[in-house]
Amino acid sequence: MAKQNVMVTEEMAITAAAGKVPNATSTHFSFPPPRGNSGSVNFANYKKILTQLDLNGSGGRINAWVDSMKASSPTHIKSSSLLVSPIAASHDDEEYENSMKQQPSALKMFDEITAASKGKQIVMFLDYDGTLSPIVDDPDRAFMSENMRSAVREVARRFPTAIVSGRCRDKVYNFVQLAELYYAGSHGMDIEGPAKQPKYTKAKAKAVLFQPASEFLPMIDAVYKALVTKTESTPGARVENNKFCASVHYRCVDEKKWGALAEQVRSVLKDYPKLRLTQGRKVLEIRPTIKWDKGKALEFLLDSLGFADCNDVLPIYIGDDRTDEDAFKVLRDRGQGIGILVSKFPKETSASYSLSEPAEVMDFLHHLADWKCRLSLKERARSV
Ligand SMILES: O=P(O)(O)OC[C@H]1O[C@H](O[C@H]2O[C@H](CO)[C@@H](O)[C@H](O)[C@H]2O)[C@H](O)[C@@H](O)[C@@H]1O
Repeated sequence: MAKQNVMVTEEMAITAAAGKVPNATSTHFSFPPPRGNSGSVNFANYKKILTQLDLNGSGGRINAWVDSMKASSPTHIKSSSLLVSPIAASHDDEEYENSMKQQPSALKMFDEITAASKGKQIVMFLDYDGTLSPIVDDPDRAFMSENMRSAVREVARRFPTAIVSGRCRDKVYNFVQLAELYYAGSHGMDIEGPAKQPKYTKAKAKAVLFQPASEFLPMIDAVYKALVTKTESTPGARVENNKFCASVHYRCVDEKKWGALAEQVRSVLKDYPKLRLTQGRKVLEIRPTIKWDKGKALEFLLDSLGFADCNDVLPIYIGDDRTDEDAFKVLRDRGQGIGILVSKFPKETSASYSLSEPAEVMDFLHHLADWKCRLSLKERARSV
């Protein structure tokens, strides 16, 4: 049988196996100031699940997949822990408080964030689902509001801005509909932009088109078709073709059927050793084994914007998903930039700040655009 590359948040699996905590403070990390590691909710759960996970063997693999599918749903864990006992509930609250100390609200710490940008060019990176649009059952109806669109537009008028999404680029462009942005679709494997000259610069924007996984197109197409056929018998399952990757959604699948669905996906993937599996929010993501992810896309875009090896740039990345952790980790390892996790629940993360939901993301974007506008006016008044 072909060897499978099944990955459940690679960094967590590796660090859990090594008995390390994934977001241990890096010695390279200079801003924001290092914070403690303790008290992140669910890490003990993750650790148990991940150390049990047999990545390549056959024993118990489907159960491990299902455990991991459950672990990827914070509401699931929270509600089940609340059912256990009042002690579990208060422990949950305590862990939430601790996590807020580690990833304080980006709105509350707005002054600290803008202070860090002194003398630096901010570059914005925004995930789409769960960050700019609320999570909904039907992936085709994950629309962003007109208010959110105008917040993104305002930010993009002032800073280079990119959307980095697991969706295929065309689909995410159709949702966002702003031509002045960079778009990195298929988890960064399809980068283009901007179609329209951004207002923040008079210089001609460099045309960018980068598709590091183009040789995988026929394979993704084939695996997409095989997954559609195989999962037809599972009510609620839905397969999405994201061009350089595919998604199997289980948000609308009865939890009792998650094991059967995992088995169906596994039986298709065993014939595709060059594909790997990652997880998002109630979604199994099938993607090429190439070393490319949202973190690499962030670095590629910074280079394209002329900020390779620069100290005078401050990337800000906002995202809600496990796949966004690759970008948070790049920022942490570079010791440069700010990761902001969007989550109502405490999660293990390499981000430095948090926002609870897309509505808070919108507030943050408005604040940032207003702040930059006031700063530019002040600078202009001073130079007159
Ligand atoms: O990187 P992202 O932009 O966050 O894309 C990740 C996946 O997002 C979408 O799925 C998620 O949102 C859906 C709509 O709210 C929701 O129904 C689903 O449960 C979520 O996982 C998208 O449909 C996937 O293709 C993306 O990979």
